[in-house]
Amino acid sequence: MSAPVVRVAPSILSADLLNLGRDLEAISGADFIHIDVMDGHFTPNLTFGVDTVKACKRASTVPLDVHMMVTNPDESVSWYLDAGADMVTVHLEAARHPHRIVSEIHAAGAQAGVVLNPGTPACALDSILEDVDMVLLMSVDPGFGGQSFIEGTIRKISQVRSMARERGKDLLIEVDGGVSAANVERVVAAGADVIVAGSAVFGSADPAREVARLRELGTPGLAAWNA
Ligand SMILES: O=C(CO)[C@@H](O)[C@H](O)COP(=O)(O)O
Ligand SMILES: [Co+2]
Repeated sequence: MSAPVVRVAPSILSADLLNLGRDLEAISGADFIHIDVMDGHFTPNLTFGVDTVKACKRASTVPLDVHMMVTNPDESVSWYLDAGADMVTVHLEAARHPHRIVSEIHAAGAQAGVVLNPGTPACALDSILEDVDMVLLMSVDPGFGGQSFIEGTIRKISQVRSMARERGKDLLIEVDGGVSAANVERVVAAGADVIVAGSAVFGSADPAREVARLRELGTPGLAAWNA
């Protein structure tokens, strides 16, 4: 069996939208394409919708990780499943019926995750942890790329990894916001195994190399909890 490696999910929020095809090609070695769907209500910003997800599906074979930052995702999750999302994550702060959404995602053959904002405690996961494939922990308040990593996230990552361990749950923990070469090893050592990186990847002169570098720098951190 090959050793586990950190999965890297570049966020196209920081891509060059006028050259999105070129940027998707540059990250063809990534593990996921992270697509930040924002509705201007749940977040102060308005970004991508279903058509962007469809366009990414046509342009790339990398699995699509759709991060829904929308009010009432219950109403719109099916659009993203139809558009080709491979992983869909919804905020617990926004979902009316999170278990129902997770079931809908699974019924469509996709993977399901729930997201916590920095201000939402890990215990909010108590009744849904067993039902999801991934927990996404925001390490910035959602809305924009290029923000600074909130340090308290490190403790929350460890808490969620412990919760999963105690329950014997095989869980992906993804961390989103302000992750870069400077902190990726610490983030992973705390218990994460998927990292989102927007500005770190697309702000670099060589996005393909940056994906590989983040994976390389983060992977040693897996040993801390993934024995
Ligand atoms: O969901 C979000 C922001 O709300 C993120 O996915 C950002 O796009 C991450 O950008 P960086 O902090 O890595 O620049
Ligand atoms: Co995101």
